[in-house]
Formats: sequence, C-alpha cells, structure tokens
Amino acid sequence: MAAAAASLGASRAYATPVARGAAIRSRTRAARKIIPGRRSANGLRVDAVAADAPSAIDDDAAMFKGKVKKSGKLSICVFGASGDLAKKKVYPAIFSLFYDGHLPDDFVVFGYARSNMSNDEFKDRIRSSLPCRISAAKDCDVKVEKFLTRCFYTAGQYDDPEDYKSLDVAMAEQEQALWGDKKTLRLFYLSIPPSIFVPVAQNAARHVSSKSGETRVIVEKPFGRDLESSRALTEALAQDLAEEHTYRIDHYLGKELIENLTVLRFSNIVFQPLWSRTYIRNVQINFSENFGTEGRGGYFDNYGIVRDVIQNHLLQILALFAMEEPASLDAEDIRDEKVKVIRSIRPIDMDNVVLGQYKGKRDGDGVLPGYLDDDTVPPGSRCPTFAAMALFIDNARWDGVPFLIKAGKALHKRQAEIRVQFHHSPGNLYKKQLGNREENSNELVFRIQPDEGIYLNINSKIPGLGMRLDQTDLDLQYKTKYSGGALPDAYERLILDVVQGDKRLFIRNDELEAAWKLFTPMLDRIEEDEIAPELYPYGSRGPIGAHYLASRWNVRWGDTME
Ligand SMILES: NC(=O)C1=CN([C@@H]2O[C@H](COP(=O)(O)OP(=O)(O)OC[C@H]3O[C@@H](n4cnc5c(N)ncnc54)[C@H](OP(=O)(O)O)[C@@H]3O)[C@@H](O)[C@H]2O)C=CC1
Ligand SMILES: O=C1O[C@H](COP(=O)(O)O)[C@@H](O)[C@H](O)[C@H]1O
Repeated sequence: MAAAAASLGASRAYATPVARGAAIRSRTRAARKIIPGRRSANGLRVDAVAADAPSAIDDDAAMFKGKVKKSGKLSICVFGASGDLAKKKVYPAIFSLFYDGHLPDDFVVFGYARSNMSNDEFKDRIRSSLPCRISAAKDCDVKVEKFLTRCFYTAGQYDDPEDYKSLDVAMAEQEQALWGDKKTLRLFYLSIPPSIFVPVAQNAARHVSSKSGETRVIVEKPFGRDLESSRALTEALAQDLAEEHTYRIDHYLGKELIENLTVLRFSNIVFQPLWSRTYIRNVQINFSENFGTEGRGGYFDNYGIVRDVIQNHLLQILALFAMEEPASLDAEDIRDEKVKVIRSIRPIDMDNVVLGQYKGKRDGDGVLPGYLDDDTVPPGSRCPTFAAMALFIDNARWDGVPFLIKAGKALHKRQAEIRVQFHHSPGNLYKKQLGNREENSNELVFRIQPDEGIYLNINSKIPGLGMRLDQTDLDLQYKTKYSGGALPDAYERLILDVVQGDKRLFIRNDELEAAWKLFTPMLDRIEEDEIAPELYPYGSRGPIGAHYLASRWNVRWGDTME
C-alpha cells in the first residue's frame, strides 16, 4: 500500500505545494510502522520503516530538500540552549529534520547561554534527548553523532555585545570551514524567558545577523504578559527586526490535529452547514496535564495558566475553529480571518471565570506536592494553575454559543481536545429508546493529544430483531488509520516552516494585539482584586467551580464524562 501511495505523489496534481507536502508527509508516516518494545541504543522508542517506505521518504525529503537547498546554507543559533525547551523540544526537532533529510547538507547549529560548558559537555547534555523514529538498522546512533559534529556551544551573557560579537566570529568560522563564502540563512531561536527577549533579539540582530543572506528570529510565547508589555516587546523587536523576519511561534499550531482542523472544516462539505449556532449548542476546548510546574515556578509564577496556555494555545485553537473560510491558504489570508474572529469575542465577564490552584494530596505512601510546595514558587502565591471560562463570539455565525475553555496543571490526566456538542434532534422521534434528548445529542471530538484522532458520537441501532439503540462513534484514530506512524513533533513542522519562510502557522502582531486586548482586563482584575484561586487536589478533575460555571450555560464538561 505504501508503494502504491508513494506513486500517488508522482501522478496526482495537488492544489497547492502545501497540499502536496501534506500528502507526501502523511504517506511517509503511513509507511512507517512501530515495532512495539524496540528501543535504540539511546533508549528511545524506535520503529521499523517499511521496506517500500524509502520512496515515500525520498519523495518527502526530495520535495523539502529541494526547496531548502534553494534557500542556501543554514546556520541555527539556539539562545537559552541550556534550558528546558531547548533540550526537550528544540534540539530534538532540529535533529529529526536532519534525520528525515529536511535540512540542507550544509547546516550548523550553535547553542548560546550563560551556563559555562564545553562543546563536549553540551553535546553530552543534549545527546540523550535526540529521538530516533526509525529502526536501529538505520544506524540512528551514527546519525546522532553526525548531527552532533554540527553542534557547537558558546557561553556568553545575554546583554553583552562583545559576547555576541564572539558568537558571530565562531559562527562565521564554522560557516567558512563548512561551505565557504556562500549565501547563508541565519535562524535564531529565542528559547529563553520572555523577560530577556528584547536584549537577546536586539543584540543578535545587531551583532550576529547573516552578512550574506537573511536572518529570521523565532520568538516563543507568551510574547509579554499583558497588552502593554506585549506592545513594548513588539516595538522593541521592530527596532531591529522586520515583521517579515519575526516568527512568533505557538507550537500548538504545528500539531497534527490543529493543522487538520481547517482541512476537515473547509474541504468536507458535510461539516460546512453544521458549523454554526444553528446546529452547535456549545464548544469546549480542554487542556489538562497530569503534572505540576516541577521547578518552572520562576517563569510560571509570573505568568499563570491563562498567560501560559489559554491566551495563546487555546485561543489559537478557538480562532481556527470559529473563523470564516479564508480567501486562500496564504498565510496573510488565514491570519486575517483569525484576527477578525478574535476581535469578535465579547469582553470576558469575571462571573464566567473560575480559577484554581493545585494542592498536595496523599498518594499511597507518598504525597503529591502542591503548587506552593514547589521550591521555585514564592510562599503564599495566588498564581492560578487552573482556569475555566465561558467566552462568546458576537457574530452572526456564533451568537449565543458558549465556548467553554478549561486548562489546568496537576489534573487527573494529560489530554487536549476540542468537543463540539450539537443541539438535540428536533422532534426526538426515538424518544422512547433514547430518552433524554440532550444526553443523546451528537458530539464531535478532536483529540489533539494523546491518541490523536477525530470521532463523532452518533445514535445507532444495535443489530438484532429488536429496536434497541445505543451511542457509538464514527472514529478516525491516527494510530490505526496511519499505521501507527510516529507523528512529527509540532516543533519540527514549525522550524521547517521558518527555514522555508512559510508564516502560515505563526502569530502576526495584530493577532497578538487582539489576544492581549481580550485577556488583559481579566488578568488585571485578578491581580487588582487579589482573587484567590479555588484549591483542588493534585490529580483531581479540578475545582468544583468549573462544573458550576458549565451548568450555568446548561453544559456538562464532556471530558469528565469519559
Ligand atoms: N518549557 C516548555 O515546555 C515550554 C517553554 N516555552 C517557552 O520557551 C521559553 C523558554 O522556556 P524554558 O526553556 O522552559 O525556560 P528556562 O527557564 O529553562 O530558561 C531557558 C534558559 O534561559 C536562561 N534563563 C532562565 N531564567 C533566566 C533569567 N531570569 N534571566 C536570564 N536567563 C535566564 C537559562 O540559561 P542560562 O542560565 O544558561 O543562561 C535557561 O537555561 C519561554 O519563553 C517559555 O514560555 C514554550 C512552550 C513550552
Ligand atoms: O507552552 C506550553 O506548553 C506546554 C504543553 O505543551 P504540550 O505540547 O506538551 O501540550 C506546557 O506544559 C507549558 O507549561 C507551556 O509553557
């Protein structure tokens, strides 16, 4: 099947390069098969690549390799390379792109941070986090070592121009040694706390920019902590970075299900008439994690759950879910529609907001620590680790439909999903069999993670001579439909887009402005009124107040019923 699918890419005309790329990527993934239990030498899960997969992978690599090679030589510098995100996400994503052949042959990766480390110490630090989504027979460890020969580390201060000049010299030396005086794309990843974005972006732009090619800067969320600081950040960055070279990353936009949301909406006519208040009763966007802040209190306590995931990840999901169809798949057309719908969201009513903070809980012989037990959290902090809110979009399509958003740390499971609950079937012909109308209404669920999938809950007749009905699912499970292929991480998709110059999945400054305009008044109220969060036990389903909020709008949280 994979071989047949591989030829598909060659024969079928695709509407756009993006569509062709998506088709090739999904065929490539379809060709990969997980062999449960296999692990590579560095202890990461491996899978076998089906014998006929190389053609699909070659297609994929060739398509991207060709485009990337046209962009010249590539130098990446990760600022904050000693940190959590760099180790957990950024370096693994760059390695995966290298491994799958999406980077040019001529690339080099520099790490920059204050921590004093030798090159070898730095390589030892990141080696264990590099993933191998392939069979050991593919010499993954060889590829890891080859990748590490292109990795270098420079220690320096974030506010000392001389240290940036030294970094520039080090980068130039490696570029010269590897590919001579060729046009080079320099890509900076600011994997640092927002509090130092400006000095790093300005110094990097002034002292480390590419002398021969473009310079692009990836800026991490949450892009400031309120409207004023976000504007100041945008203005400060704009002094040295053109908007076109500034890539505000929200990695949720690179997740498979989020990319698929617009494909499902706009390429399947069956969903289009349903996508409005006429058929949809409420929309729920749920984000839960089954772990706490675990030492990230220095950052988290200054931001809280609303700034950490709701003002960015969940709002982006809401925008893509609720926006009108864009004029094209062009980045600006998509982002135009997202801004419009964010601007249509009604100012947040504090009566529609519930805040929580996780507290310690006995767990067998041990104790699950509360937020305030985290050494990096200031004593007595009221910082919310949970928030639930009801938002309303005041436009013709969504007037009166509650969008219930919920996000929390240290809950009972790790999951992110969109749940669309439809009105009941009018007349309720099968009321005798189905009973309560609301509970038997259809529900469409996008399972963002884990176990990526899309399923539609329907009423159906149970086979047999009688007329018994039950609720069942029309179910697209990625791990079965796409033969269990390991999905690329969101950061792979997004870093590759920066290399390709594709801004479709990145946040534009007016989107950011609209997002902070929406959330800043609420965030200010929380701090001015010193609103205390409702405590909830670590590992629970969150504060009870969230259920009262949902019932106020005649809604039951779908994720708590599973
Ligand atoms: N971690 C995650 O899961 C995610 C993080 N992000 C975002 O990515 C960015 C980086 O996050 P993360 O890696 O977790 O951050 P870290 O707290 O790990 O900081 C990264 C590096 O920055 C330096 N640093 C930390 N605090 C300060 C400070 N106060 N002043 C100067 N330098 C400091 C440290 O390097 P050194 O001391 O060596 O200079 C540290 O290793 C943040 O903007 C965050 O919002 C986004 C999504 C997920
Ligand atoms: O941006 C962030 O996202 C992560 C969750 O990302 P995921 O891809 O693992 O769902 C979150 O843990 C972190 O607090 C936040 O900064």
